[in-house]
Amino acid sequence: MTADADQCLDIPVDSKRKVMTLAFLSRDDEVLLGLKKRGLGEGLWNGFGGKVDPGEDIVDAAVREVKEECGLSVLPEDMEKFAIIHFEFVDDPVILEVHVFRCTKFSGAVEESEEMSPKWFPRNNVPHSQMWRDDEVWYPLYLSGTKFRAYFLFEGYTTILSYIIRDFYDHTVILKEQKKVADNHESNVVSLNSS
Ligand SMILES: Nc1nc2c([nH]c(=O)n2[C@H]2C[C@H](O)[C@@H](COP(=O)(O)OP(=O)(O)OP(=O)(O)O)O2)c(=O)[nH]1
Repeated sequence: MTADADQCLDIPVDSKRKVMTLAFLSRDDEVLLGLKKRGLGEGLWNGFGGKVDPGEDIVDAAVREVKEECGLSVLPEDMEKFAIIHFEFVDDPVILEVHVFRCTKFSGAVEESEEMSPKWFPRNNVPHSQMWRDDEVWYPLYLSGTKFRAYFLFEGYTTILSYIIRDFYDHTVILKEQKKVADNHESNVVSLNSS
């Protein structure tokens, strides 16, 4: 596993990266979210996505996950990447690398799947109290069309210890917060303190 130039943060080459996709489909002033019925993020509203299979192209994985989870078809060229977010969890060596896409062109009919129960929400009024905690921090950037790279350090699945969000292209810091430092935690990601 290598940390390539596409990433914002200095993930050590020997860290365990799990690459995932997440896609937000929108029409007019609405965004399609799914209520996760099982697995990571169960009970939360989210975009559609999941693990990239070994050897699979990331965009192809994003297209596949959208189809599997909500029934809609998206062409690969209509998947617009707007963020790469790294998630680290205290006491877990695995770093999730989530490639986040927006799409406004898609076809087919919305269908419930075994994994997700889809529903359209007003883009400006999504249910943040029933979403991942970090989404509230970066969702305004999605709304404003700002592309970014981010790193979040979680303790458990609901407490954010620190985060940094950088411009996707020039890596300047857009938002940064260190709420508290876990006594015994040494982050695997070394660039949090350098801005
Ligand atoms: N919005 C948001 N999404 C997140 C966060 N953390 C996180 O893993 N996700 C996304 C990435 C993936 O799209 C999804 C988790 O994928 P998953 O474990 O269900 O993957 P999968 O569908 O391949 O799993 P499976 O069917 O093989 O069980 O949640 C987060 O903090 N915020």
